[in-house]
Amino acid sequence: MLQCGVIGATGYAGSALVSLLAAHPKVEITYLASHSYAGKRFSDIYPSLKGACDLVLQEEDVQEASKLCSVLFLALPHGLASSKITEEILSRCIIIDLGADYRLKDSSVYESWYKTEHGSKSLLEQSVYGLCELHRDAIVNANLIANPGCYTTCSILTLAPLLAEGLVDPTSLIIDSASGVSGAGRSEKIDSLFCECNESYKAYGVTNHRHTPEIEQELSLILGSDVLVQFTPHLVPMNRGILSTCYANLKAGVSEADIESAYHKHYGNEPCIRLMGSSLPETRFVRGTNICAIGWKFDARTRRVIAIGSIDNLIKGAAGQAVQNMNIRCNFEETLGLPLFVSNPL
Ligand SMILES: NC(=O)C1=CN([C@@H]2O[C@H](COP(=O)(O)OP(=O)(O)OC[C@H]3O[C@@H](n4cnc5c(N)ncnc54)[C@H](OP(=O)(O)O)[C@@H]3O)[C@@H](O)[C@H]2O)C=CC1
Ligand SMILES: CC(=O)N[C@@H](CCC(=O)OP(=O)(O)O)C(=O)O
Repeated sequence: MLQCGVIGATGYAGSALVSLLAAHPKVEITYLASHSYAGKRFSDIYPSLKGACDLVLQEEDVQEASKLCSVLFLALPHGLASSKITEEILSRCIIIDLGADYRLKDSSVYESWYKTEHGSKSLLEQSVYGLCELHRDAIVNANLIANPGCYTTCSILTLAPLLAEGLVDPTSLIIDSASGVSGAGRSEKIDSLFCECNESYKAYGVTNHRHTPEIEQELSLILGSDVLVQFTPHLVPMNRGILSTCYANLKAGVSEADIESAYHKHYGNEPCIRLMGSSLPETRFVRGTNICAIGWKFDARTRRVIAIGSIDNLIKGAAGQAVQNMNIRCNFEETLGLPLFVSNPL
């Protein structure tokens, strides 16, 4: 059995990860750490997982954890992981970081968007951006995997085939994304309180959301030159789920069939992508699953494609993708232990 640990196990992303790892047939959870609940059992904090994981939560000690685990997941607020990971830790343990610290390859871009210093710039060179469908070949050999953000996973996967096949004008990309409230994490935040977000829908982070440079980094790699996107996130009063609506101007001569064949060429064999064509995805279709569902419409009148992607922010957007990365890295079947269908279609 592969010995795994989670630091930040009591957060929304960490707890989703514990739930997946506890049911994974090749994994034994040997270490869980919490900032506020050390000494309590995990199932005291998440009683719904009583019997599935009753391990006692430890005071966080990444050095010690890396001696006990072959794979260590970090699910901490951004800025913390980069001050804790060292070459020495990476020499004995695979790190999968669910936060943002190792996602942006240029530390000055990280520091300007996150307004904090990066704690281990020298490790950025060896980190691999863990968007499984795009970087599988690099993930297989990586000891430091930067799990992507939730909005970014959904937006990049939705737009990638259109750019890769040169079907759209890369200066025309607009992404409107909406997330459930768990995307903001479990720590007390006024915007996440029931009375502040229920019965309401709002845009936030307009022109300055931290996922913008992450989306641009990856789409630029695909295109082979710099891409700028207009990314606007929105908060929806639901627990979980993301829907990204992506608009792009079509290049001259591009047909509806070209779009369809681009998606099938890139994703036809992807186990965690569900192509829906013109029957568009909804968040409830992917709730609890590691699937990114993608649909699209060709608008002949405006000469635009509107591509719509949906994921569960806590699964394909965080914990599920982290397990998918572990599966790839450890040569397990890629979807082992990952839900691919909703448990209740209603
Ligand atoms: N929520 C989501 O949909 C997604 C989240 N992520 C990323 O995953 C990471 C965790 O997010 P999420 O689970 O939402 O956040 P939460 O706020 O729900 O959880 C944060 C976790 O980090 C611990 N923690 C908080 N402050 C500190 C600290 N100063 N030192 C050590 N540990 C600390 C908390 O411990 P304790 O509970 O004991 O206080 C908790 O376990 C973030 O980087 C986030 O950006 C990525 C994709 C999606
Ligand atoms: C609804 C909500 O607040 N969502 C979070 C995104 C969560 C996430 O995936 O962000 P990182 O992993 O990059 O921190 C936000 O907008 O900050």
